[in-house]
Amino acid sequence: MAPHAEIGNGNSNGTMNGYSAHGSTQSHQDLLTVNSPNVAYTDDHIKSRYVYRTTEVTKTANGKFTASPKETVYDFKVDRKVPKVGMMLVGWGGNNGSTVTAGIIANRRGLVWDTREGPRAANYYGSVVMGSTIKLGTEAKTGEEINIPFHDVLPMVHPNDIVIGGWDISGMNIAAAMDRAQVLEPTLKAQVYKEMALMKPLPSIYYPDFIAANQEDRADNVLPGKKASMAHVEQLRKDIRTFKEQNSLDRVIVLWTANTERYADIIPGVNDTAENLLKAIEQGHEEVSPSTVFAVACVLENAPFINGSPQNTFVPGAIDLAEKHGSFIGGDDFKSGQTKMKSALVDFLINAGIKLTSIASYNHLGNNDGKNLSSQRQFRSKEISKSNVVDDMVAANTVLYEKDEHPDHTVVIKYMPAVGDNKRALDEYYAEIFMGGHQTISIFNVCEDSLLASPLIIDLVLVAEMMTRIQWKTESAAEYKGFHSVLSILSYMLKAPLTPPGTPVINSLAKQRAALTNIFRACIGLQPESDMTLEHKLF
Ligand SMILES: NC(=O)c1ccc[n+]([C@@H]2O[C@H](COP(=O)([O-])OP(=O)(O)OC[C@H]3O[C@@H](n4cnc5c(N)ncnc54)[C@H](O)[C@@H]3O)[C@@H](O)[C@H]2O)c1
Ligand SMILES: O=P([O-])([O-])O[C@@H]1[C@@H](O)[C@H](O)[C@@H](O)[C@H](O)[C@@H]1O
Repeated sequence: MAPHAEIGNGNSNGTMNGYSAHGSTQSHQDLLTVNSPNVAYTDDHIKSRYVYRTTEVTKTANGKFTASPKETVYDFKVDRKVPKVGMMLVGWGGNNGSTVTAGIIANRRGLVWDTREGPRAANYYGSVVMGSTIKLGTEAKTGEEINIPFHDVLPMVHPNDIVIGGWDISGMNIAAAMDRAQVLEPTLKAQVYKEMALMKPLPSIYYPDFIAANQEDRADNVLPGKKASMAHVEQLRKDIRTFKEQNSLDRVIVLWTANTERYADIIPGVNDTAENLLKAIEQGHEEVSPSTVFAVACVLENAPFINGSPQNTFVPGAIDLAEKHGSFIGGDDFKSGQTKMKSALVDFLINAGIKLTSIASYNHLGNNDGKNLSSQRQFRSKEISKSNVVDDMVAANTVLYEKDEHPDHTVVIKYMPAVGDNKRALDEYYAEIFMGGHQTISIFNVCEDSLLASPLIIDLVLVAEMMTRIQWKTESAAEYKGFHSVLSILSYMLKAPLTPPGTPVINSLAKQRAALTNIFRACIGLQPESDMTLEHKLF
């Protein structure tokens, strides 16, 4: 076991010594070879030429539509070399941070632990990358549907190889934080405790006005200064560089899984442009949040930054800065349980022609997240992200809904310490059906919140890292370039998907997953799977 590297203890090098049996030099070609004149493999890259087919619609004056098929040819280039990746969590000592850390250690070591229901083995259930498959095609002779693990479509990092570090305003080591979280079985905790006790979060920035006052008693591991400063930006940048150097990493991804902050006011001249935001930080403007300071530090350090919470971290100035630096950002708010169910159910109901007229979403939970959300301003951030998730699906169905008509929708969150991390979500979906009838769907959904969110943290990091190794160009262009700085491809894992300015927000879970899988397919020259199965209909 490599000696524990001391960098303000913000790293787990002594315990998560990087590569394991999964040492990621496995050639992508060993798992899947695309046999096409439009796909070429070299030792370093997969290059593909992809015909992107869309339908351009024009609406005539008399309200009729003309649809014109359109083709755009893109060249994609994927770097096949799987890098050594570090994940730095902001809020590492929280329920999600400590749980995902224990989960990766348990998987890396192949742990099995005893429970009342018998032995349980480490797994990555709930991760779309590690736990799901995609339809590759049909078997040449039999026509049988062939599905492959999502992780095998492109040369992705294996989560077992991720080096973990991060920050927390609570100085508790990650093993003690795991105990505080009360998420995992004692028989599992006992097997990872020693390793995790060596992990100590780096001190972080703490601006009390942005999170609930009831969080103050945790804040014993903070950097000097209670409002934004360039000193904070530079310290966080230094932390990232040190973590990267100490662990010989090729790439660091930073992910916010710290408390939900209140929304920041968008103020012209303060956070509306990159230049103004940097100036506001220099001047210590009180409307710049810790999460935005982290975002700025990561953009300047070219470390992808993902926001797993609902606050508006990415003020216009932060997006502008990311675009100017070609750095990746993504968010907001993990879509883990109640809302994930909602985005699938609403998609089903409305696309079945059933007129959803009201959604009542109530939940109570007893973890520290719930405690923080018991404060109105922090709850408001969550209420927004949990409420807007149906907008696109409603707007798309002009048969059921008039313009600007939408279902009643209420979101309630209550803090009930007794239930801990095992959130109770109670939902009622009320809809109009044929000939004046009604359908009422009531759901009682116990979401073990951190066990649902942790695989999403892994997916967000793996996909964001993959996107740093994908470039594109049009057929005529000389140079390849990266995707837009705002990684809307991450939408499937998020409640309030951040998209490039002026582009639509898609919340439908099925569309989000299709976008993710089809972009990955395009990178190896494969068309989207249409599910038409004409081969089984036209004969
Ligand atoms: N299912 C889920 O758990 C889920 C789903 C969606 C979103 N989220 C969001 O994820 C976040 C984390 O959830 P959790 O259950 O782990 O919460 P948690 O309260 O257990 O953990 C948050 C951690 O962040 C730390 N923290 C607060 N401010 C910080 C700062 N400025 N810098 C560094 N650390 C800071 C806290 O000390 C705490 O350890 C919350 O914002 C929550 O709303 C969680
Ligand atoms: O993802 P989801 O289950 O819809 O939403 C969850 C909320 O129900 C819960 O109250 C909150 O504490 C979690 O952070 C998460 O946002």
